[in-house]
Amino acid sequence: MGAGTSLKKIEALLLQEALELNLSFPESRLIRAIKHLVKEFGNSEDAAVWIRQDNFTVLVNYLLDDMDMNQEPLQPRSESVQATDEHVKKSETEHRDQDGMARISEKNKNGFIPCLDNSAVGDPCGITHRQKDLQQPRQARLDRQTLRMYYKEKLINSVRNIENASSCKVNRVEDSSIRTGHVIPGHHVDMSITNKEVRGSVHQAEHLLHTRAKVIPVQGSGNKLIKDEQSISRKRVQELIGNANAEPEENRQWKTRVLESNGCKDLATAQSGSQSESVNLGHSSTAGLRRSVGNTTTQAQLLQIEHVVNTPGGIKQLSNRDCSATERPHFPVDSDRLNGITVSSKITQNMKNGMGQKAELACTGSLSSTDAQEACCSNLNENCDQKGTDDACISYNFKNLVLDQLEECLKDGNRQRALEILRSWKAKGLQADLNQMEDGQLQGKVQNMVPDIPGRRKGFVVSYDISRGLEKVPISCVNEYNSQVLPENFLYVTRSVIRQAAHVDLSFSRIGDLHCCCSDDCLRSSEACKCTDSTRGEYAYDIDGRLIPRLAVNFVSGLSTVNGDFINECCDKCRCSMHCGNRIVQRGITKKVQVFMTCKKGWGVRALEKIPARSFLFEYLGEIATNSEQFERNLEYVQNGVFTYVMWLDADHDMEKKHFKDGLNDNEALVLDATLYGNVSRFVNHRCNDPNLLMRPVQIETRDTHYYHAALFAARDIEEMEELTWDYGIDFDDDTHLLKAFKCYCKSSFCRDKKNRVNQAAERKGKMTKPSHLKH
Ligand SMILES: C[S@@+](CC[C@H](N)C(=O)[O-])C[C@H]1O[C@@H](n2cnc3c(N)ncnc32)[C@H](O)[C@@H]1O
Repeated sequence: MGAGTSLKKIEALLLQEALELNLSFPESRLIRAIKHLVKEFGNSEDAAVWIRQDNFTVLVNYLLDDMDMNQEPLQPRSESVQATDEHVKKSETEHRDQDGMARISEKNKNGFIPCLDNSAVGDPCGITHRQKDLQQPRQARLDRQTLRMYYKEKLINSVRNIENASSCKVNRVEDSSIRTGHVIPGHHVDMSITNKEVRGSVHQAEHLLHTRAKVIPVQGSGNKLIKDEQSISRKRVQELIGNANAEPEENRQWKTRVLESNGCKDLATAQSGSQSESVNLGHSSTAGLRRSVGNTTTQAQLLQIEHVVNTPGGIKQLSNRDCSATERPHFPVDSDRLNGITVSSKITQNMKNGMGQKAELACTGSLSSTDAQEACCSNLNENCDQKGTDDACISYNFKNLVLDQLEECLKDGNRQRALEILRSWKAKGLQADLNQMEDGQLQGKVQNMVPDIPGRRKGFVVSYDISRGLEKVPISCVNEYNSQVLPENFLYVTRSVIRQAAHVDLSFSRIGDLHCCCSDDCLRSSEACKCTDSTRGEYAYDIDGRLIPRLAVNFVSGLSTVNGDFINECCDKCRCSMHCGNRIVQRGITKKVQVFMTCKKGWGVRALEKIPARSFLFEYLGEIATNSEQFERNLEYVQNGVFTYVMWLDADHDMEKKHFKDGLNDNEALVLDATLYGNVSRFVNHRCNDPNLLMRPVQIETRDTHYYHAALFAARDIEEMEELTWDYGIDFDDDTHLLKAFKCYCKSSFCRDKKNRVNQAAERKGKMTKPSHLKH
């Protein structure tokens, strides 16, 4: 066997292993390591045997560990941090020499074993086993700093590749997104892949296909098309690797086009089946990257593939639309590509990589506030209340995650990986089970183990965007608690719906002369415009688009949550532009939030990013009805005994008194009912007195106080993963109300529900004490 061939074989093997572990990373470092390894063993067969065993995992863990532990925000390339292959080589040599440990040049069978920090990798087994097997183990200490810079460089380049891509928009690229080959849903990305990275590209391609994107390599690979999820088997990837390797070096340039889930594409000019159309598959239409497809069949194939996306409901035909920044994905995408990477998905990701420590960090270390820690804990763990302490809660979560991982491995028949997980997690409470499991009857044992945990977490993604693309940011919905999905009779809307008798006049005629004459942005004009009349001559929002502090006060005096000044936003009749700083609520949702299943309150909403105090979140939308109209409905709701989504607008007692001298009768007073029509706000749960959201009345189309937009703003800084709550203003002592108050589980120290106060005090005193590792 020629040296070249054997090397390729090892590389293929390596990639196959990587695929099995579902990992993606810049692999050239690994390839170099393998080259060293072949040198060490003197022949590729022995090297291959070595890789086949646990050592590959050890290498991967090392590399991932290095990348993950040193996560830093991606920065533009700086000359000082350029680490080239030469750097890495040099560094390795230096370190080996310094330590006097490994002499790679020696032709013996000692193998190339990177020195691993056992505590960081979490699985020392692989190393020790191999060390025993090899005659005389030696360790080569790699310079982590250099490696880190090297990988960072790689990531920055990948970002640049994506950003440089033709007319496509990439709104955010996480470093981990790149590592796992994931790009952002809702946009399409052209990725250019150099000849050097050709194997990596195939690898990445597989990941992208997993996330229901499609990849079409067009250069150097002729008509090799990866058609759909099914066809991209490992064998196929290997085949492609083989083909790529067989091609002359200069042809090894692939252009990979990723069509994201909404099928955005710049194929506007191409018609299926027609001849000689140009298909823009490159950075620019000029640099020879625009490929003319003369062959009808090939083009038809290309187009057909571009038009089709796999959805859970089957294959769907996509329209031939252009990609625009406002387009949202219509079809589900992979779970860890939800609005940013959530803490729980970070944990899952780390668990996948066998990085227990990192997973634990994601849960405990990355969240600073107690609320956020609690949120993370309770959101991930349905059983936390029963378990008693956060400690138990966390280990319970991890146990569940381990079991999830094991199940996955067993499903895939990846016994090797299952064993690995068990080994690396034996310190996390699986010791007893592990002792029984290493004897080969793994599958049955694991399955037996699963029911040992009552009601174990089975997280799943209910929807990747409950707004069906109507919102600017997708609103995902996850259930980590039970198997419930969203009610089918609820329709997501971005405007309230007016019911028959509710005479809400949204016409301009009633605005009178209250429109402004500012140009472009009112906030930047020298004088406050007419629209500030209702807010005492000052704009309600600051230059960052947040409520001014005076208006960001939570009015939960008595039972009215909406009080104080009405905010008048500029409207269509105003001269300013849509970018005007006095148009916040009308521009819609911009913050990333997620609907999730809580332990005891049904669905709730949580933040997926830090939200600064006074920022606008969303408005409460629903059917606008009169009090009389609503009465019948309320009777139904009472009968069904389900959640209620009714909010009183000017029917509110205090509002009535304040704005209408004679009060309003039931045929005039308005309510917002979000039972059948609503937006994400309908899932926001109640918290007595100290919620993190506050509501303000905002007028946009009409200055009539009869109807207003009930806008929710952050009452204080909100942490990532913290549940969003507002005070419904419920009087828990009022037994006369038709809609009976629910038993409150808000856990606020100021809970108004008497029944709960006693229990909660006891809970705070006893069970729910903070574990020491969470104390600052
Ligand atoms: C506007 S909905 C909120 C979303 C709701 N959890 C769901 O699953 O759709 C209001 C209902 O949620 C429940 N809820 C809200 N806050 C609660 C709390 N603090 N304690 C208990 N239940 C609550 C009550 O059943 C209430 O009627």
